[in-house]
Amino acid sequence: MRIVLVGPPGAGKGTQATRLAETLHIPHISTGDLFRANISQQTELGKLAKSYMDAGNLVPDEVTIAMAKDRMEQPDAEGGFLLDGFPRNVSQAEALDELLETEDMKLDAVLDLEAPEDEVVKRIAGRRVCRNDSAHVFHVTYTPPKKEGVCDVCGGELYQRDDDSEETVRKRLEVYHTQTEPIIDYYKSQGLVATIAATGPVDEVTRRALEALKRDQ
Ligand SMILES: Nc1ncnc2c1ncn2[C@@H]1O[C@H](COP(=O)(O)OP(=O)(O)O)[C@@H](O)[C@H]1O
Repeated sequence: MRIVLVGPPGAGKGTQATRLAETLHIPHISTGDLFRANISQQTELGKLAKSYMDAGNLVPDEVTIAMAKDRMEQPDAEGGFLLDGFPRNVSQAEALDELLETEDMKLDAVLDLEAPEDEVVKRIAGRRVCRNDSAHVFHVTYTPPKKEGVCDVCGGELYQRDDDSEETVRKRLEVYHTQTEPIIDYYKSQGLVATIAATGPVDEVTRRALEALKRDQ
């Protein structure tokens, strides 16, 4: 299956993507994680991406599309993939369509995770992520780790992402509304969108997403 996950920052894309990818046996491709890996390895791409990310803006299309394309062309993605954070505007969606067309492939579904704005701001403000693995995510009040600052899963150090400050979150939400939301209409016109309520227990959200994917088949 080839799936795209969209939704505002804090909707739980990363959490759900990890779970869905595992269940469906497809790689989870997160452009945010790919940029963060480049930042920690101090590559040229990482240096460029960081300045945009810290301000809550999108990294320019040219480098983002090239990076996503490169990842989708890896052998493990031949049979399908779950895209998390890509595409994030209409020109990226068009580039993805072109790429898929040249390979004679198409998307199976676009899952739109919906959560109220005040809820996503609260989730992000308290979010703490493990330095070893971005799939190990905690929240200082909702899902606190047993020991403050330490990952329950692997003992790694928990940190707050540079772009999770309240000011940057507001900017990311604005960018989401103006640049990313239009891709939902773009995909609606292709009949691909399933809207998933992203509130309530994490398991429940995963169940809703899997249900929606079954209906689409
Ligand atoms: N497809 C993309 N196009 C441009 N920038 C991106 C893209 N994916 C990720 N980024 C950059 O990485 C940042 C963090 O993205 P991500 O980890 O997906 O977090 P979230 O979905 O919580 O905002 C974005 O604010 C943006 O700067």
